[in-house]
Amino acid sequence: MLITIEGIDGSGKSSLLNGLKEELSDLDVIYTREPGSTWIGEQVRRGIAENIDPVAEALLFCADHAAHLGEVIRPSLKDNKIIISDRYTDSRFAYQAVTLKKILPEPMKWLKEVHEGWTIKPDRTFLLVLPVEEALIRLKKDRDKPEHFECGNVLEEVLNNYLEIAETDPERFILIDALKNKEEIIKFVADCIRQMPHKQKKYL
Ligand SMILES: Nc1ncnc2c1ncn2[C@@H]1O[C@H](COP(=O)(O)OP(=O)(O)OP(=O)(O)O)[C@@H](O)[C@H]1O
Ligand SMILES: Cc1cn([C@H]2C[C@H](O)[C@@H](COP(=O)(O)O)O2)c(=O)[nH]c1=O
Repeated sequence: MLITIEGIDGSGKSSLLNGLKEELSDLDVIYTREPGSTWIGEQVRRGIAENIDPVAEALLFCADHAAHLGEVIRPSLKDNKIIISDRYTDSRFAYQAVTLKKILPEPMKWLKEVHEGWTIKPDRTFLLVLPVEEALIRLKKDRDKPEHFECGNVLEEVLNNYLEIAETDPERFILIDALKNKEEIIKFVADCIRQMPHKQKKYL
């Protein structure tokens, strides 16, 4: 079972993931993330830090996703594990549709085509919905954390993309009001995960 957690920078994804580790400690869960911790993930982070060309950056994120699928997602699904990923494909759709906007005529369409035929769709996605102004306040508090997008306008567009994506796939998405307190959010998501039917599926 593949579960993903999405949201704009500072929306509380890492906090939620850490809370789930405790709350679901009796379950055998694989926790993972994109960009990942492989050498490709390191190159993605380097690309972000050096503000590289948006197409190069998008393709690096895709390469990282391919490695993530090969090294973590597919083997874990074959073992019938529960996987929870901090960011996944929807991050590309939400963010790169903005960063590629001035380069490609239809970035969302391009991004979907690039993923077609090899990615694996999550069973459930929790989207943390937080107003951008609150996200920026939270991010400023974490001074040690260099952020990719400190510009509110970009995050505003990213958030809108997320909401549009969620609207097209209401069965997969669960929207969370990220203004609620951490403990309440963690408990809600943990309960949802416990209630999900965990059936054996066939994956490529
Ligand atoms: N529900 C919440 N209420 C108030 N503050 C929160 C909440 N969730 C997280 N925070 C705080 O907001 C900040 C950002 O949270 P966190 O690092 O979990 O977000 P994130 O989505 O993982 O960020 P990024 O995308 O930048 O990695 C942290 O200081 C965290 O303690
Ligand atoms: C997977 C992915 C991420 N991003 C962006 C989102 C963040 O600004 C950074 C790093 O992510 P983190 O969770 O804050 O560590 O990368 C992106 O633009 N596209 C993606 O596919």
